[in-house]
Amino acid sequence: MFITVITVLLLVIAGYIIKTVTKPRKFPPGPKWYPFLGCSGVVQSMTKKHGSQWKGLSELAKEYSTQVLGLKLGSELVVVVYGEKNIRNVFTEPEFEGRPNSFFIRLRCLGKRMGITFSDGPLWREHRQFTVKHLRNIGFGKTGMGEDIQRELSNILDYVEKNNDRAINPKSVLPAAVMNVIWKYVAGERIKDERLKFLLELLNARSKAFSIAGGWLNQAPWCRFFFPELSGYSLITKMNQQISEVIEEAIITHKTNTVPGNDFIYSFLSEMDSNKNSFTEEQLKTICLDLLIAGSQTTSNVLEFAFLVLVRNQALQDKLYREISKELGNETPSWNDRTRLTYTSAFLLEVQRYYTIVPLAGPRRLLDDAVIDGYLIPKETTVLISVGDLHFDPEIWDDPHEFKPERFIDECGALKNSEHMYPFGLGRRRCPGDSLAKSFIFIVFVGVLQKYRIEHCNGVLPSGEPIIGLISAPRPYVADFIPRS
Ligand code: HEM
Repeated sequence: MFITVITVLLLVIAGYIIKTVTKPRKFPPGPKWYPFLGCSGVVQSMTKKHGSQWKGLSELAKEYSTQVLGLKLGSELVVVVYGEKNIRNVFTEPEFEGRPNSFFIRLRCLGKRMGITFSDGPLWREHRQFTVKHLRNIGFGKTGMGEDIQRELSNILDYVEKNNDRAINPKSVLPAAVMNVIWKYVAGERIKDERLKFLLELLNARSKAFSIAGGWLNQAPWCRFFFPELSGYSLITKMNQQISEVIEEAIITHKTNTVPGNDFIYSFLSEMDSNKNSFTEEQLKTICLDLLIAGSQTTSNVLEFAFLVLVRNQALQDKLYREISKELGNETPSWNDRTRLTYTSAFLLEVQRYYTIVPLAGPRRLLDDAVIDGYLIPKETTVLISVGDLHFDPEIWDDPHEFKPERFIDECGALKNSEHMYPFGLGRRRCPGDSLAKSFIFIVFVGVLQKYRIEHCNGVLPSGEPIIGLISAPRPYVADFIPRS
């Protein structure tokens, strides 16, 4: 009897193990799967070898000569898509609109899957629509937003003027400026300086510490009990607590009507009063969190890369300055000036191609079985979208590894917006903050260059190699800002 029980048990375990290492029919090619870990080991070692998860996966896709890479990370099926046709398909088809329901994501959303960025289905549709509509109603994405950005530009210029006797790290001023513009629409005011500084430090540490799939914390959530620091658990909980405090304070001041004007929190609270089920304070908090996390570092990193390119290439800086001073003189830049500043606009597009801020977009969760490039992908699979590789595809871009703003200018000297660029994604989950990001980048870049020449200091040329975590960032650098006479 005992032997029979043991034999049955062993057979069940063996059956289970065989099932976990067997790939589904017509699943995309990729590394071999091992019990419990899938191919996490290979992915981790490729990430280490190539410096980022995006590059590591890209090398694996080349090794298997595939445009759809099939993986299993722990118990999670993951595919990574490459090539414009597949990428457009995933961005736009409704079955790819889901978001994974993983431990890492619930943790990021203050415990439950809520907000916009990581929810899906009816909750996501209702709240994304509500947020986009109400932000627009209070001027987000409209002409008035340019004035808010110009005010931040003026703060940035004040900061540079006060500190330009020493080298400046652009990170010490840009992310806070973006956050202030976002927060003005969300909560009608600026975030207190000390609080903002601490928040930005945590956000920065977070984006360096995690890969898009959430790393060990996602694949083995129990590791947080043994390695709270190493797994990043302490970092995320500290960040959640800080951001929650900022948002809670704002909600309280809005409930007592002590903030003047109209803003997103007021719109949301008034919707809560009309007793709509999904309009809760927790949901409001998570949407505020989404906007702050998704908007601040992405936008400021583009600018930090843009200034870095200038520090490394003075001839290019001269060319840009000549265009700006000829077309604008001392006029404060506005978003409408982009058509006059063709070379500058082409330069900023090239920065966004060459240093793709979100090289692996997603993650998406497949809501139904689907076919990509002839492979069968089961429902619930996590899908990552390699926008970074598309931005370097030699079939689309001449000399993709060269930095060439000219690729965005046509034979008649007009700006050629490339339809092959997807820095903000595409389809119904496309970035809702692109209008703020684009105007902020343009206005601040032109406004700073108009007044300062940016040079490397102490004979040290900063590295042009990005650090790629959740998003791409330049290696920390400082530069001299020399006033133009
Ligand atoms: C250069 C700056 C930015 C870049 C490169 C960027 C990039 C992206 C990308 C690629 C996505 C789509 C992800 C997907 O398809 O799954 C996205 C989504 C999102 N972005 Fe941005 N973004 C930027 C700035 C902003 C700003 C300024 C805000 C807000 C004020 C913002 C808020 C969001 C939100 C809330 C989502 C989630 C949308 C959804 O899931 O429905 N982003 N962003």
